[in-house]
Amino acid sequence: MIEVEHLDKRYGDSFAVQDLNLTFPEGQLTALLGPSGCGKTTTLRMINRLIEPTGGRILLNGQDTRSLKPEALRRGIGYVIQQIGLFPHLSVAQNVAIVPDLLGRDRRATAQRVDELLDLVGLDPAVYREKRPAELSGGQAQRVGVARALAADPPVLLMDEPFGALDPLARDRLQEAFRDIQRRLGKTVIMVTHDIDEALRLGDRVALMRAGRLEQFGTPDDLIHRPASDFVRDFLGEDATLRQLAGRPVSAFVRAGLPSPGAPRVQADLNARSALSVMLREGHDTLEVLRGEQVLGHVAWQDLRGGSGG
Ligand SMILES: Nc1ncnc2c1ncn2[C@@H]1O[C@H](COP(=O)(O)OP(=O)(O)OP(=O)(O)O)[C@@H](O)[C@H]1O
Repeated sequence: MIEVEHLDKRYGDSFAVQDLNLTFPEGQLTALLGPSGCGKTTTLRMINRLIEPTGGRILLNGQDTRSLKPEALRRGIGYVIQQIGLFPHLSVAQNVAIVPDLLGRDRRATAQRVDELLDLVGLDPAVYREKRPAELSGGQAQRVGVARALAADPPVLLMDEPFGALDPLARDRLQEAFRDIQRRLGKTVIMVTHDIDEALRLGDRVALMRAGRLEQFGTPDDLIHRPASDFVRDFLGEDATLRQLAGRPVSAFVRAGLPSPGAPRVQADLNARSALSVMLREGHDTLEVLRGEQVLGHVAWQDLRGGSGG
């Protein structure tokens, strides 16, 4: 469990984070959400002491993090950032194994764990183990980054916009895969995002920040249905329909029959909001929806904009 008490970070006269009080529950994913510059990244980086607080304290399982050596602290806390910084001259397997190797873990056990982790993030070890980072797509590299962060088996994982650089389809898939992994492994995850849908979809809890302070902390349901302030309502409520679409598969909107000629094809489990993005990007007002190879039917723009979906 991570507890943040009266946490401040001041730069000159201005506060990047001000009197933040928050408990990140164990084994859950908490999304740190808020507009640009509200202090999300600063908060995250104070937890692993990449940034030292000006005031207040952070407790990791009851222990003040200032009493731990930063290096020792960071070994127990995985860290995933958008530009994941894989070492270009090392293979995928070597990149994933960096921390276990550093810790002097048994080589054979590590090799086996690397394969398990690659499998877990959806990369076939036989295919990807020996590849170099330059041979990977952005999404694959992000997956390797997640596997690397999990390799040392840290109980806590800090993630800063980990899926930010991906296109909507790859992002959806990796988000789902990650959510699954997090639930299965029971990691405590703190994820910075400015993407409302990502926070609502992945977060067990959402901490919404504004100008360095905590505006609301609660479940996604709390924030949507019981907003603590007008700011929360406005921040989440710009387009309730889109928000709702993000949580539903496009298959919920399928009609029988043919789409317009040349319509892009999407898989049934794609979320409806991403389906809408595909329409916008490709300039089509219908999509053909498939499950595997099987055509289920089509969805039309008006159906998605209605947002009700059965
Ligand atoms: N090294 C620094 N020196 C001075 N001001 C800083 C420094 N780092 C951050 N800040 C300021 O602190 C505030 C919070 O920054 P932070 O990076 O935590 O925001 P954020 O919520 O993560 O934003 P974004 O979503 O844009 O990444 C911002 O106003 C920023 O300008």
